[in-house]
Amino acid sequence: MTDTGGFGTAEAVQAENAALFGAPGAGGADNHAAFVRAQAVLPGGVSSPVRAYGSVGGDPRFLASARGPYVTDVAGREYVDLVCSWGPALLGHAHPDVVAAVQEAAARGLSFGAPTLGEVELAEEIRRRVPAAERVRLVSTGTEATMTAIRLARGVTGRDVVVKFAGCYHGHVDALLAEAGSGVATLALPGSAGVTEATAAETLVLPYNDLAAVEAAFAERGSEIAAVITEASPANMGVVPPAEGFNEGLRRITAAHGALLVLDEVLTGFRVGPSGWWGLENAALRGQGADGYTPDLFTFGKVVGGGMPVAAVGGPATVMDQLAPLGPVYQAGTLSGNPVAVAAGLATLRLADDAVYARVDEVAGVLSSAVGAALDAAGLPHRVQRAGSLFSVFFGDLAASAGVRDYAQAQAQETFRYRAFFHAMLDAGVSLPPSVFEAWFVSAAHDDAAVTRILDAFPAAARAAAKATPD
Ligand SMILES: Cc1ncc(COP(=O)(O)O)c(C=O)c1O
Ligand SMILES: NCC(=O)CCC(=O)O
Repeated sequence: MTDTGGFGTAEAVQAENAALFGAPGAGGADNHAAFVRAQAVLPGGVSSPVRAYGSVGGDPRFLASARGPYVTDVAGREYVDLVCSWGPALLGHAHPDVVAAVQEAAARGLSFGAPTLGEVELAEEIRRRVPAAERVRLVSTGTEATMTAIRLARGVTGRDVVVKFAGCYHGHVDALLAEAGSGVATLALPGSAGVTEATAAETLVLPYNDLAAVEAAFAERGSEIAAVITEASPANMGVVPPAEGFNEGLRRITAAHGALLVLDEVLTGFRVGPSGWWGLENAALRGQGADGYTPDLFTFGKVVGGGMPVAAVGGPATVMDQLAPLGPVYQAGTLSGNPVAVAAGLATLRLADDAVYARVDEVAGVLSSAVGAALDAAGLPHRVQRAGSLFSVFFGDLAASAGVRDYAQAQAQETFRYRAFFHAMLDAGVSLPPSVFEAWFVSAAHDDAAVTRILDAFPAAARAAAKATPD
């Protein structure tokens, strides 16, 4: 495997890290002390619940720096990172060209509250990759993007009800937290307190990958449904790709009933391919002689900001022009299209060429096969599921059958095994997402040295998972 990350060799990265941040082990601070201090001022010691180690136990690692495929904690310990900031770090952490673009932008001013040409260039780059995003509204988080898409769908259709799928996560939008994946799944919550009954009543939650359930819901309430929102390829209940024809089926049903289809590519967009999951799926469909499908609205986040707060909604002009200032659907933001954040997103997308996507696919292929082989060798039933460069492991017999197709099956796995697996990997210097329901993220900076460290850690982690017992 070649080094396509733009960071130089692993030795060079480590030497540079040591020069910048001190030698590994020389951090001086201690994660436990940091966590105790944090809990006195941040609820749960974290600014976002998925960062807590609730389901795996122990102290979260407080990070001091990150570069290439590595993150370094406050104690100076370095880990190969398979979280990648939960998606944005497609090129690896602190890519020199992205950092330079941010520094240049920052030197020109942090925020203007006026339009900039950078926003135009970023929107043009999004549209170049996803032509159906004729118009793009820039926001700061994926949550804002899905919230805006839902409001727009309601404004355009004059209808109230939104359909979502169990196990899909679309950010912490009131209407979309019911049976949500990600942290809501990790904490085994049905949804969230604080969401009014009136709001919950306007959300229909259906089982994923079940077109018959969607047909039935539309047969009963079609005239009330404003939109169906779906993760383009779900990765917040573990990785559960759409069954063949599922997304196309949603397109057919929504179109027949005058509802909008919102394809949430916050996680998959510009990560699994240059045009996201939609691009991959449509290329495959066209290869089979089919027409492909196009949703009404796309939501983007994560990679589109390259590690800074940028997200976006995109769609046809006829729909998008219903947003203020042209139309009656209001949406706004002091920091929307922030010039420094936009510079990071633009630099990232411009660097995300075919070689980058080839590298993340290659690394995902090597790691997903190797983790499966290690679990086989340890005699532990499991299933590794993959969607492009995203993958995750489901533990236990049930998951090993025909594949995990929905949230009920994902929840039925032996989640307790992940705690042992996670900590064995962490002890070996590999940082995984601290929840079995999250995807594993790789970057183009994961060079052979980083990959070897991960491969070396799998056998012991698999044996630890095989020995684990329920709490
Ligand atoms: C599919 C999907 N949609 C939306 C979001 C929300 O994005 P954010 O955390 O930036 O609000 C996330 C992840 O967090 C996601 O994975
Ligand atoms: N896959 C889930 C996320 O990316 C969530 C990140 C967060 O809520 O901090």
